Amino acid sequence: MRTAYGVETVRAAERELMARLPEGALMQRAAAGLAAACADLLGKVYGSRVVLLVGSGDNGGDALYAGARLARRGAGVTAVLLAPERVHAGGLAALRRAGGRTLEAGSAGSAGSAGSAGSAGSAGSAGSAGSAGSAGSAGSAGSAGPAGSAGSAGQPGQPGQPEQPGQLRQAAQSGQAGQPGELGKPGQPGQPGQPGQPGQLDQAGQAAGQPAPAAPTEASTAPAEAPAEPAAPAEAPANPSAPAKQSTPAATPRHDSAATAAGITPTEEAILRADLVIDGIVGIGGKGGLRPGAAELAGLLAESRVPVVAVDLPSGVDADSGEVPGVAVRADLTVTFGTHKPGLLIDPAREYAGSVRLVDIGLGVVLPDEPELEALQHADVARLLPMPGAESDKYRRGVVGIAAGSARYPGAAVLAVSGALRGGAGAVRYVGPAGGAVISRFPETLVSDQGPAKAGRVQAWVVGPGAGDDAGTVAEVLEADVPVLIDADGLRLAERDAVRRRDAPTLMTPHAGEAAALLGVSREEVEGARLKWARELASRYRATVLLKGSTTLVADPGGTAVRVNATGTPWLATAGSGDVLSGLTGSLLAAGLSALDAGSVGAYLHGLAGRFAADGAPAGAHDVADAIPGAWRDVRDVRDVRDLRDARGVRG
Ligand SMILES: NC(=O)C1=CN([C@@H]2O[C@H](COP(=O)(O)OP(=O)(O)OC[C@H]3O[C@@H](n4cnc5c(N)ncnc54)[C@H](OP(=O)(O)O)[C@@H]3O)[C@@H](O)[C@H]2O)[C@@H](O)CC1
Ligand SMILES: [K+]
Repeated sequence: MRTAYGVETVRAAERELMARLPEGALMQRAAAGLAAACADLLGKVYGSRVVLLVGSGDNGGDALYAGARLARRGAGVTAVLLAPERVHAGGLAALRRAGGRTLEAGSAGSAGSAGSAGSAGSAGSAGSAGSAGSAGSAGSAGSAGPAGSAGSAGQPGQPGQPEQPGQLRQAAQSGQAGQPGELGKPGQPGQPGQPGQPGQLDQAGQAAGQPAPAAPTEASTAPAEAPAEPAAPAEAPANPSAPAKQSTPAATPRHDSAATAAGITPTEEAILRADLVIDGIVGIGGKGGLRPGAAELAGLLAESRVPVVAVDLPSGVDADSGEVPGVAVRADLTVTFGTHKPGLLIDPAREYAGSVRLVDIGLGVVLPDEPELEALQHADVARLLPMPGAESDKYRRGVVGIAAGSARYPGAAVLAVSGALRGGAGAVRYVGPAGGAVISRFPETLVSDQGPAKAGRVQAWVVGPGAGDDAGTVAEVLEADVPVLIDADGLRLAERDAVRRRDAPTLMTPHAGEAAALLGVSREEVEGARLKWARELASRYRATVLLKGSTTLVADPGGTAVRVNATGTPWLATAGSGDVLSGLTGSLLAAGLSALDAGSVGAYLHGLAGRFAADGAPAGAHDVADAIPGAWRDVRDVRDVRDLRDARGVRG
């Protein structure tokens, strides 16, 4: 199970843990994990160019300490300080000791002052880096590394270097063909889904619901306790590719560079030439969308297409809700500390995070048992799948009733039944006017043209897909003393009070548009704040709500942990796909799962089936239904391995 905790909970846990540890230990653990993730992404640290965007809080501190670690491994590191007077002092000192340089972001947006601000900024840091003691390499090579890359206007380019994407990038390159690292090359600027990036494996694993692979790696790379930040070793020049003729940045007037002549500020220049940008503008302390200076940098990042690693969260997204209230950084990889935050798992913020890598900083021991958000993984789903025992018959396995379809929409009935037959119930009973269509496609269905009350025993009902205006059937189903799933037209036709007074569980499965109509708000509002509205709908109807979307949420009434499902694929946005989900999930209800479990397992299998059915090409809803058994097998394979390990007494 992947879990996420909100900001207040994280802060309380951090306070408790910090009280037991030496000062700064948590930040060092975070920075070590962050640096390791960046190193993985870079492939080759030595000689790479890394830019840190540093805000005034501890998020910036993480970036600075990680930058120091990368600088000590030979990267040329430039820190762009958004609020130099409030920057994390320890982190800044560590970076300078390691030979990193600094720029003031204030000059980023004002090209006019670029020359002086740039040279002042880099001169200042070069001075301190040089004075840090490791004169030979840290002082000159260390700071000359990044400055050399920024100031190497006359440096011969690499023949055959393809053009950089984006106008700004081209402008930056105009004075120097440069040596963008592999990640900065067009076509492979660290976009999610590109091969060869470590985050991607996580993303794939996440998509398929595999357990997060990253934590142990970082745990092992993180030093046990707050390590010292030694000065850059004399034998480790920060940028071996900087030509010998390069002087310190102070001696290289920035306004002489062709890039500056092209109207580019030192900050822009550094970013556009970077192999990697680390976004330490703001983390869990963020409020609202990014402020103007930071927002400009976010825009520049998007335009530059330089790979971006976000520290803890992409700056500008809301950690608790997944909302993106204004401008935010779009990251290729987010390295988050201690626990996932809800915003990393819920759209729209999730999209800004790229792949997510969790760094274990020891928070687990002090976090409460109940998270704010849970995401099932293969093994969790495998444990919840209803499996027939030796003594099972069709009634013991559960009978699901499908009250769906109409003369106008017979297909909805067929598709709901197709999902229900793959959901684990022992039998599917169909009630409604589309019996002929259903039986001709699925002869195993028990068909009745009587109303739901007279259809015979069922353990759960699905009502609503393709129901048209048949409010009577919806009302009749809601009177039944068994779990009921309400979908599609049924959502519009169900009386709120009739739902609220039910004793047996009710599961409502709207998409954002349907939820918006029930809540009296716009679809955009629901899509922008999915967690809030899923909870609100659950509370208003006193029902479990499965809010469909790119990240499907399942919320019980009463404010307990919400489940999020991320197995879905945009290919699932196809007519009839929701009907399959309702049948599948209703079948899981009939087989005895709670509304929360049925909803989250149904969404998980449906998403996986959608991926299998589409496999990169369009697929119809019936293809998704046909792929459900494959999704079960895929999930159960994991359990089989676990069973084997359990049998052998292997832990973990
Ligand atoms: N605690 C720990 O043990 C550990 C914490 N860790 C790290 O600390 C991070 C939390 O640090 P934090 O609390 O200092 O807050 P942080 O996210 O840096 O932001 C505060 C600053 O941002 C500013 N700001 C606010 N909104 C803004 C906006 N919209 N646009 C622009 N700026 C905005 C705000 O400005 P102000 O409102 O004060 O003017 C303030 O200066 C956490 O995410 C993790 O990375 C790890 O090291 C692990 C151990
Ligand atoms: K950040």
